[in-house]
Amino acid sequence: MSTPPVVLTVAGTDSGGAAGIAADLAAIGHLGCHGACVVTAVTAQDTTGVHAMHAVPIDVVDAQVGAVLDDLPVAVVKTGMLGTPTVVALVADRLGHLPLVVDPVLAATSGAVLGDGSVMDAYVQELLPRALVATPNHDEARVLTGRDDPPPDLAARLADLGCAVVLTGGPEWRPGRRATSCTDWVCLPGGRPEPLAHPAVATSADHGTGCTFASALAALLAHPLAETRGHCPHPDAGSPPADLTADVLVSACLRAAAYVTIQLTTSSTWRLGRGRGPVAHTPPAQPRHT
Ligand SMILES: Nc1ncnc2c1ncn2[C@@H]1O[C@H](COP(=O)(O)OP(=O)(O)O)[C@@H](O)[C@H]1O
Ligand SMILES: Cc1ncc(COP(=O)(O)O)c(N)n1
Repeated sequence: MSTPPVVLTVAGTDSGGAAGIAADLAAIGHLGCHGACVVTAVTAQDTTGVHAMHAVPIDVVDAQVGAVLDDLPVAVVKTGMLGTPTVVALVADRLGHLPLVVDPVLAATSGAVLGDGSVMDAYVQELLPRALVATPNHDEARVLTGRDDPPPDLAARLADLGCAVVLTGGPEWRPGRRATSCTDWVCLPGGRPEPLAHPAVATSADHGTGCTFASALAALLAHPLAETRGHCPHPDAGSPPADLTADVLVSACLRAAAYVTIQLTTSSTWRLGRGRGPVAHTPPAQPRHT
């Protein structure tokens, strides 16, 4: 195997191994990339909820970023739980010159708050305008825009901030409703929102799904982006991210959703935990994503 592209995840830990860094590194590795990680927060979490949180001191977050940037040719940065507006600002400042896939994590599947109003403001003002792609779910898109519009309108409004948007999920497949498909909405800045539908898996083991999808998308974008930018060990700070065409984004979204569907199908028969179980982080059963 030739040298893989590097995807850096900047996110929190989940002691239950479902969401956050655990999900990110599994998806990144399964999709042929090397995963580096910067830990922003430690959570005591399981399938039933978040029981405690500790924000990693900002100088330690900064030191982790410095160590990775000094040594590895990062092709794409994926962000998950950042936790505080200071960390959001640090990511914008230190990593904003790289292609950023921002999953604007504000809450856990269990409902626990992982980012308050000040984090939300920092996303809107500092990070989303510098992102290549944002992957909010429907609830996050409503909070970020302050509106209760249909998903395509929310996706277009967020894309006006300057990043491509993949608005995931939607009310039609929420737990308790029997939908057979999921629709994500993709919108590039200045473009029209387009629906991307794929089959829904009937499962309650979906903790970590959003992290897995965003990381899969980052890994699948890293392959074409690393080819464009080359494996330069120290990409120029300040150089703009490579252009992202609608074709490249849509293809990566479809393959990321196919990967998530395979993993959700695998874990749908598992019995792990007393709450919403983890999406599978075992190697994918079918190589359909490659
Ligand atoms: N039950 C499901 N079956 C198939 N795909 C799903 C299912 N639930 C979520 N997805 C897909 O997983 C990705 C992440 O979506 P979502 O669940 O909205 O993230 P989050 O965990 O942030 O709420 C999207 O592509 C969505 O369509
Ligand atoms: C550390 C961490 N990061 C992200 C999430 C969101 O994941 P999900 O929406 O699947 O609960 C989480 N629960 N914990």
